This record gives sequence, structure tokens and C-alpha cells, in this order.
Amino acid sequence: MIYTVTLNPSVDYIVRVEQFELGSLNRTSEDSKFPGGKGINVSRVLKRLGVESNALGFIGGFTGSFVADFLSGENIQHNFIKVSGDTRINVKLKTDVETEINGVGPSVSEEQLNQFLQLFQHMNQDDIVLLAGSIPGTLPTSIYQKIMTICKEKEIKVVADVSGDALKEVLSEKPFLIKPNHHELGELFETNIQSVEDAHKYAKQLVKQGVKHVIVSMAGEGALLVTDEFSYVANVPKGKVLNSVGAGDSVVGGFLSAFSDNKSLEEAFKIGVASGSATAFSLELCTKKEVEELLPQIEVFKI
Ligand SMILES: Nc1ncnc2c1ncn2[C@@H]1O[C@H](COP(=O)(O)OP(=O)(O)OP(=O)(O)O)[C@@H](O)[C@H]1O
Ligand SMILES: O=P(O)(O)OC[C@@]1(O)O[C@H](CO)[C@@H](O)[C@@H]1O
Repeated sequence: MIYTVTLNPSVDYIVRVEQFELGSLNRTSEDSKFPGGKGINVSRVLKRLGVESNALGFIGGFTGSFVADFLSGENIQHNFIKVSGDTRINVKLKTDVETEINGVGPSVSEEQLNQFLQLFQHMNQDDIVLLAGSIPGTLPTSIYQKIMTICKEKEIKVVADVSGDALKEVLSEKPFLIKPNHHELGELFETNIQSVEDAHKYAKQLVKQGVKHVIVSMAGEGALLVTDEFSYVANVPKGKVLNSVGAGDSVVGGFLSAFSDNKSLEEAFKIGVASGSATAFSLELCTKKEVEELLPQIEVFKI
């Protein structure tokens, strides 16, 4: 089973405003609400690509019920720990540019954290755990490392899609896969990554440190998959970007769907990139049909 962990889920409130004016009353031309948070997006992409997962994390209040009910409605398994505050609402404002305002999220008590950690006791080496997204302020910053230590004892593969300090923390536990974008990779090495060559050089360093697979997404500039045996670079298909929320999560979801279906790493990488672009080119997360349509446009080369 693939377990996706979203410590701080959200309701993503997506609003389109045609002529946005700061300091004025603006009215939306379109708005919609979806369950959000990076792990939850990965679970939804996996489901669309025909792969089961179980979404874990903390939810609370009416917004938390929305998240749980929405996932149940899509037949996605979930096992969230309930907290007393409301799950956050993240505003995704679509004007001529995209602006995001992410909430803080509810508090998690020590008892709720322990309840959550108990869930890992039932997992085994056939499982994959995905850790994705920010850590709520009330949880220790070492929480991802703690989960990874439990997973290591049980020989569970860990995929981490995290950034900033959390990324630094998970590296020491040698994850199976990480997927930074080129900005996040640059931040880690305190540098500015501007080319595929730069991204390759720094991703290689992470592999030397023990990370098994590194996918670096570079938005419209392509993507890389780096392992200790080989490195692949992929182009991304051409199209109009309508929504970048969840595009990175879709790369992870696409890759994991194919990997768990025993496809080659090269094929899994291609499906990951196609899924990312299919989400970027649509208003919501990618569908299987959209991914399949883009797949022939993606070429992968060894570098
Ligand atoms: N301009 C684009 N053209 C084609 N595909 C794109 C474009 N921008 C993003 N994508 C797709 O989305 C994937 C993820 O994009 P990006 O590198 O921006 O990751 P991210 O920052 O993690 O994404 P997110 O916007 O979800 O945070 C890319 O690998 C690609 O497949
Ligand atoms: O605040 P975090 O946890 O870093 O990111 C949360 C979030 O922006 O990430 C997802 C897109 O990747 C959205 O569904 C969600 O709102």
C-alpha cells in the first residue's frame, strides 16, 4: 500500500478574479473548493491513474469533514487523526498571475501525534510512505525524521516532497525518492540553479549522500531523474499553463503509480512528467486520459 502523509491538509479555495485590484472589493468570475495538501493531491492523482493509497494526517472541524468526505466520495482510503481546530483554508487566487495564501492550520497535541505515529506500526516493507508538505507549527520540526526512523526499522521506502529545513532533515535518513523543484534544490545548496547541467550536478551530490532517486522538476524547462547508476533528462510537452497548483504533486503521483505497477524507472519518470504537465494544463488535477495524451510528446535521454 502507498501511504500519503499530509500533516497539514487544506481546503484549497480557488478563485478567479478577472481585473484584480488591491484595496478594492473584487468579485470572482469563478470559484471552486478542493481538498488540498501535497500528500492528498498525490492520493487523488494515484486514484485517477488506477492505484490505491491511504491518506494519513490530521484534520479537524467543518473544513476537515469536507476533506474526508471529498476523499470518501472519490473512493480514496483515509485514516486521519481528528484535531479540535479547523483544517486550514488555502486561497489560490488566479488573476493574470497566480497568488497563493496558505493558512497556518490547527494545533496538534502530543497525544494526537502519538496516535498518528501508531499507524506506522501496522506497515511493512511492501509499503511506501510519501511525506509531503509543510509541518504544522505545533509539531516538532524533526517529525519527518522521526517517521523516517520508524520506516527505516521496518524497511519501508520513503518518498519525500518537502522543502526548506524539512528537506535538509530528511536527507540524513536517505529517502528512496525526493522531488525538489530547481529552486528548492538551489536553496538547499545556497545557490541559484539555472540550467539542467547545474541541476544535474547538485542532484548527483544528493545521490552521493545516499538519496536513491532524485527527480528535479524545472517547470517548463524539463525535468531530471538522477540515480547512482544513470541520469535521465526529459523535455516537457508544450501547452498553456492554466493551473500550477498540484503540478509538482502530480509528478510524484504519476511516478509512484508506474513504479508501484513495476514499470521501469524510465517509464515511471515519463509518466511522472506527463502527469505534472497534464495538471499544469488543466484547471484541476490530471486525469488518466490527459496523461496518456501527453505521454508520446515526452522524450527521455540519458545524460
Ligand atoms: N510551463 C510548463 N509547461 C509544461 N509543463 C509544466 C510547465 N510548468 C510546470 N509543468 C509541469 O509541472 C511539473 C512540476 O512543475 P514545477 O517544476 O514548477 O514543480 P513544483 O514547483 O513542485 O510545482 P507546484 O507548482 O505544484 O509547486 C513539471 O515537471 C512539468 O511536468
Ligand atoms: O503549505 P504547504 O503544505 O507547503 O502546501 C500546501 C499546498 O499549497 O500544496 C498543495 C499544492 O502542492 C496545495 O493543495 C496546498 O494548498
